[in-house]
Amino acid sequence: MYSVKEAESIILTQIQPRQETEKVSLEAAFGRILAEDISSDLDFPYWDNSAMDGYAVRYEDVKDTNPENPVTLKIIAEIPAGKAPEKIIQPGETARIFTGAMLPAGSDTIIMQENTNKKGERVAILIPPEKIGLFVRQRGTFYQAGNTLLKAGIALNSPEIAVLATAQATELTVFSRPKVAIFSTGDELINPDETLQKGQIIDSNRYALTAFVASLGAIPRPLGIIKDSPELLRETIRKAINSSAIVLSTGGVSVGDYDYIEGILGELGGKILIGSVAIQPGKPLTVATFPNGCVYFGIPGNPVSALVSCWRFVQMAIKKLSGLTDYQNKFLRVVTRDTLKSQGQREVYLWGKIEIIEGVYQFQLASGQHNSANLINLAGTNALAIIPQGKTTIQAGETVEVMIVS
Ligand SMILES: Nc1nc2c(c(=O)[nH]1)N[C@H]1C(S)=C(S)[C@@H](COP(=O)(O)OP(=O)(O)OC[C@H]3O[C@@H](n4cnc5c(N)ncnc54)[C@H](O)[C@@H]3O)O[C@H]1N2
Ligand code: MOO
Ligand SMILES: [Mg+2]
Repeated sequence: MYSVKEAESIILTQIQPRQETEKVSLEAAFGRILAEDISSDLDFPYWDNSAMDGYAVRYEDVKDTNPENPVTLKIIAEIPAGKAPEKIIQPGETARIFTGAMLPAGSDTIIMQENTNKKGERVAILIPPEKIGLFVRQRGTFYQAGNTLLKAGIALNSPEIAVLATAQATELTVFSRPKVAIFSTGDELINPDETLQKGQIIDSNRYALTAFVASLGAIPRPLGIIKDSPELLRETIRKAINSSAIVLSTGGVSVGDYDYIEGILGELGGKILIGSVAIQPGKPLTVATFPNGCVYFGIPGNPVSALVSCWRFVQMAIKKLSGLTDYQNKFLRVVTRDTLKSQGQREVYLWGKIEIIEGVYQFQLASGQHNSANLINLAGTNALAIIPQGKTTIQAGETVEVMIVS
């Protein structure tokens, strides 16, 4: 049995960022992962421009002004944003200017209008600027043309989309979304719209995993419920590995008489890399690779075990495969409000919430039973508290490492 860290490392070694890319328009780029470095031919700001509504002046003209005996300047032009200045500011002159408007040649400093007094064609500068260049947004101070603006491997969210728009990057190369096949195994399973008969269980895993895969930007391919029949399982697995980069099945990976998955993976030419992991919940996780590069995750059937396996291991695999550079899970240390218990044999993941309480992040255990079959109190989970292998108690008030899930 592998430790959690060993399993993580085995899985990540198998996964390489995919090579397939596609072109998308800027409008369709939200949530995608950039597959090319982006640079621009434009400096940013594009040109020297004003950060205030006021007057464009020569610093030399106004540096010694004061309210009692103010310097007055002749207003020779008005420059709204979007208009190219036509005149050059000579000594003793100024231009009325507005926020975002291009600085006229000859001027070097902006006086905000609150510090002026306009009388007809002239304006009195009441307060001297603290320094030359005050309220001027100088060309190229935020970014210089030709440098890398955004690096391949980042996710495109609103800030990055804004940067791409300003760089006029209207068509982008992004990584193609990986396809992830998902199916549930078990004779006891029915669909949520079927009438429950004695002994049956409603298939929640397929829905949970489909949502999980979609939330990572990959393409879920739900293949339904497959009975505990070696023939049906073999057929489904064969199809899934030939048409998807990753396959997720739930159930059938423990030691029961109907747990066929590992055997079938072997029969189909899969190389079993992991048969179990010292994690609770999620011990019987089975991972195999196929000659075509497909990575198969045989995920335990218990609903909490299924999601914890996804959060701990599959999430990183999908992110890395999708081309994300930052694919690692996020951990932090916070104070726990509840005492956390473990048997000590496996690395234990307890579900709950981190919340900001009196300005500090704290972990609160989900109320109710912590049992890998209890998916009911999983709702609302945003973090898993981790009790290391060998440790049995973390007292309320102590710090605990948590993994962020979302
Ligand atoms: N003798 C042993 N028994 C078990 C062991 C063990 O080490 N020795 N491990 C236990 C652990 S830990 C887990 S986790 C489970 C894993 O079982 P399987 O992956 O083989 O899954 P199943 O046996 O098919 O089902 C387990 C459980 O989960 C329910 N289930 C299955 N699929 C779904 C689904 N799609 N939606 C909702 N619920 C599902 C299923 O009905 C069972 O109750 O094995 C332990 N046993
Ligand atoms: O590891 Mo199982 O996942 O404890 O229920
Ligand atoms: Mg079983």
